[in-house]
Amino acid sequence: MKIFDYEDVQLIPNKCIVESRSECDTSVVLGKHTFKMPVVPANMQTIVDESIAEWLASNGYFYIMHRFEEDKRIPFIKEMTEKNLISSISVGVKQNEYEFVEELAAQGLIPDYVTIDIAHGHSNAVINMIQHLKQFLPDTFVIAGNVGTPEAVRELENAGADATKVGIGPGKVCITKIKTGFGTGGWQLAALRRCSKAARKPLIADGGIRTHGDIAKSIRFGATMVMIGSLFAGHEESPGETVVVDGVKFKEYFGSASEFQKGEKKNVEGKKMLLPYKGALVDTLTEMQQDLQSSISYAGGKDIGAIRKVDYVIVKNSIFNGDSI
Ligand SMILES: NC(=O)C1=CN([C@@H]2O[C@H](COP(=O)(O)OP(=O)(O)OC[C@H]3O[C@@H](n4cnc5c(N)ncnc54)[C@H](OP(=O)(O)O)[C@@H]3O)[C@@H](O)[C@H]2O)C=CC1
Ligand SMILES: Nc1nc2c(ncn2[C@@H]2O[C@H](COP(=O)(O)O)[C@@H](O)[C@H]2O)c(=O)[nH]1
Repeated sequence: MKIFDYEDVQLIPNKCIVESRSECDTSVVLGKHTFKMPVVPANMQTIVDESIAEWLASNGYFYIMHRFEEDKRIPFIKEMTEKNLISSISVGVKQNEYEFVEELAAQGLIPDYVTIDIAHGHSNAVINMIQHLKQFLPDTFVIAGNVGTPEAVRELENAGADATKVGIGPGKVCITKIKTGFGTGGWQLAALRRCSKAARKPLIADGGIRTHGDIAKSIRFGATMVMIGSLFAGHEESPGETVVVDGVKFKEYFGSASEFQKGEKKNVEGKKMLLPYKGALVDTLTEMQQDLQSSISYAGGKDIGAIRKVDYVIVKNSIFNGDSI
């Protein structure tokens, strides 16, 4: 098995066929909808809230609302539906979540996307929830995760998942790898490649994206969509608290399995960190899209599909040539 991660790989350019990078189309189809970019901010409480979700949906981006304020989900779906915007929420797997799904069906509230957001997605808990969602909300696109193996991808797809999210432990605020010894941290890109060999439905690569070039690499190794936390944290709009240290502005970013999220020190697998203030979210999204257009041009194509076919080399940690990210 070839093992590598984002910083170990460089994609090999092909002859350019566009006159300007602006000709390159970064759009992607997931389920019944087309989105501007194959990128989705992580469904975490310091990354997305209702107003960011609404802005993203209004501007053609995919989003997944987090599941940590359970009572807000029904009003949120109603509001998005009234505004004719895509509704995309998260659920867990505890008993109350089964009742929540039944309540949505009873009220005729059909989210466009539901993501099952669990640390260890290769489990009967997730398989049962996929089946429950498909029974009560058959028109909803179900994303299930997280997993790190081809066996898990196959099993969740067979249970009815429409897409699978890959990534156990590569996240910036993740301590799963340290606390448990398990995961895809350090080899997320290779794990994605292994999973893509088994997948018959879209994969979402989740965690470990540190540069915009990592998005193109994820697509090359099998992702349809890329979930990103840390690069989206720290913006003006980000829900994390603003903290000023020695006159310099920072924003909080914490893990969904951190003590800060859970409110207790039990099965903690996440930490909190401060990230430098980054300004407006729209500026990051614009730069990300321009960089992805550039990636497409280097791939020798006009759309995302071109990136999937490029050759690559493994350069073992040398791409930064001594520079830091
Ligand atoms: N992508 C990643 O690498 C990771 C992401 N996370 C994020 O943290 C949040 C909390 O996740 P999670 O703890 O799953 O959610 P929950 O706290 O909602 O737990 C879901 C259920 O699964 C059980 N459970 C959780 N982990 C395991 C496990 N390893 N083995 C068996 N049962 C388990 C829990 O029981 P009990 O608590 O009693 O065990 C609970 O019944 C999510 O948002 C998740 O995405 C967390 C860790 C890794
Ligand atoms: N092990 C943990 N993983 C977590 C936790 N909270 C979120 N996550 C995962 O990280 C990604 C974001 O990664 P990033 O590298 O882009 O910052 C997120 O989508 C989750 O899958 C956690 O507490 N522990």
